Amino acid sequence: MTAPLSERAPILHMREVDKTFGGQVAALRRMSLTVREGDFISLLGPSGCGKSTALRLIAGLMPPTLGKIEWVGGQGAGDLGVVFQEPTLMPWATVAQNVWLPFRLRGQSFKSVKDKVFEALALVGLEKFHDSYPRELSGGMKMRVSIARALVTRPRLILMDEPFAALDEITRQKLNDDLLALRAKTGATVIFVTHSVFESVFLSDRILVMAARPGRVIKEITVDEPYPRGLEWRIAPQYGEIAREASDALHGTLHAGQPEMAE
Ligand SMILES: Nc1ncnc2c1ncn2[C@@H]1O[C@H](COP(=O)(O)OP(=O)(O)OP(=O)(O)O)[C@@H](O)[C@H]1O
Repeated sequence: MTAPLSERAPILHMREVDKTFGGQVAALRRMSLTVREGDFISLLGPSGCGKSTALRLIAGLMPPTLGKIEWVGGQGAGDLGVVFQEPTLMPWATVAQNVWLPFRLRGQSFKSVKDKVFEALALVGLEKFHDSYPRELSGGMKMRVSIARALVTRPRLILMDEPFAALDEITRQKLNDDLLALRAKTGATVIFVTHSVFESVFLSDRILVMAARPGRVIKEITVDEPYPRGLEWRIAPQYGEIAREASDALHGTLHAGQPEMAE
């Protein structure tokens, strides 16, 4: 069971973060967020509202223009796993070798971490495919490998950038179920980018609804539904109500404001 929101230890603070590109494009404006251990946070919004920019800032791939991103425990405490929309597997390497990659980059031999690699593969139900190559797998299976690779080092935070957007609806729902099961087993903390209202309500305990031009958070919705969640949650009246609330907020954003340049 995940602890109630207020009792979880913070791991990351974004404080009044702005990101402007080329002095002109206000990709993100005044974003503040505290990420706590065990959170499942969705960033929900239309194209161009700064969702990927927020992830790239958290990953330290670029600095904010204004504001601060602070890891509790200091910089260097930001141990991350990342899952992209494309599974980005190495085609010439087996499934197990792909999952080994984060360790390999740290100079750790396959033999020394083999148990961890197989444990991660078991978590996504792919132990039997450890010797297969990516071309032999379905789209959903490739995404599972990508998820196993992101969690194999048990990072403090997993960033997922529209991981299921390219999959068919049935595979997507199955992976949503599996992601929650996996999170229950590992206690992973996740920030999940999506365009899908339903996906965000199903998965998250917090949804940040974002708007574009300038990219910003316009509403935070707490999804006060305990985990585990399954089919009952998908058809619960409260699920529909929260989806409606998120849709209304999103709909408002699509009609709000004209393109804006940074000051
Ligand atoms: N490197 C960059 N240089 C200039 N502008 C950028 C750069 N990266 C992002 N932008 C702009 O910043 C804004 C936010 O982009 P971002 O990719 O974060 O949005 P998003 O919400 O993730 O969109 P999508 O859902 O389409 O992926 C957009 O207007 C985008 O064109």
